[in-house]
Amino acid sequence: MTKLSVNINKIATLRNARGGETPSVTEAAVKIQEFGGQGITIHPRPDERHITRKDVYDLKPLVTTEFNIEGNPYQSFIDMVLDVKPEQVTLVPDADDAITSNAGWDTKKHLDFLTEIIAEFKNAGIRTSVFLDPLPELVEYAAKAGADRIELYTEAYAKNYLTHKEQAIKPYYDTAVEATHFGLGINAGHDLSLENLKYFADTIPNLLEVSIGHALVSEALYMGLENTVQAYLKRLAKW
Ligand SMILES: CC(=O)[C@@H](O)[C@H](O)COP(=O)(O)O
Ligand SMILES: NCC(=O)COP(=O)(O)O
Repeated sequence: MTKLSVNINKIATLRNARGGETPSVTEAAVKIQEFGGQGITIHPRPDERHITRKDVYDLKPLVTTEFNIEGNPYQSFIDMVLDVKPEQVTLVPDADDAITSNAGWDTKKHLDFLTEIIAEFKNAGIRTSVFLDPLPELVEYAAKAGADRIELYTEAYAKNYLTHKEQAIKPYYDTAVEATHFGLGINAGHDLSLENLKYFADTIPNLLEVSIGHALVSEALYMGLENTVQAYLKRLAKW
């Protein structure tokens, strides 16, 4: 079964546009879980452009499914995650000035760094996932670093899905096979949508979790949040 973790960054983007509490990030998390969401993902960035430090702490007691915190492991991020103790942390090597996440880790180059940081999270009982481009040769080093899972960075798949989906998914399939070989769990995310999710989930073996935010919140403008979450769950259902 592939779990749906809903990324609520964009709810915070909308809230921050007016500086108040509407829409409420915590209420959205509670509702999403009532509607069937199996996890809540957030990506607190250093500039707090959407999710703030306060949101992270406010959300912790309200996330009764799986709490997944993504981010670049700066010391302040590491300290916060160790304090909050979510079920999962996803390490993402994003530049501060990037508009969104735009690359996975070079796990070979950053092996020592990742090994040290992953050990800290694992000692605290936090499952650790490493954001990865679909490059099978990097999987071995994610495993060497001690990661529990990889998160496949699906932007390229999403971009090419409409024109040549078989070609677009091939490197993801190959990377997933390699991850299974090394005993790593597989997550995926970035630009997954109602349109492109089913083919991805049906094709990638052992896909444990997808985290989806931008498209889901955009689709919810027309369909409503409950219908949208339900529609995603249907795309992930195997029957
Ligand atoms: C890690 C990742 O893939 C991202 O999709 C991220 O969580 C989205 O971040 P923004 O909402 O800041 O674009
Ligand atoms: N890890 C990916 C994620 O949380 C959501 O990415 P997106 O759907 O907002 O592109």
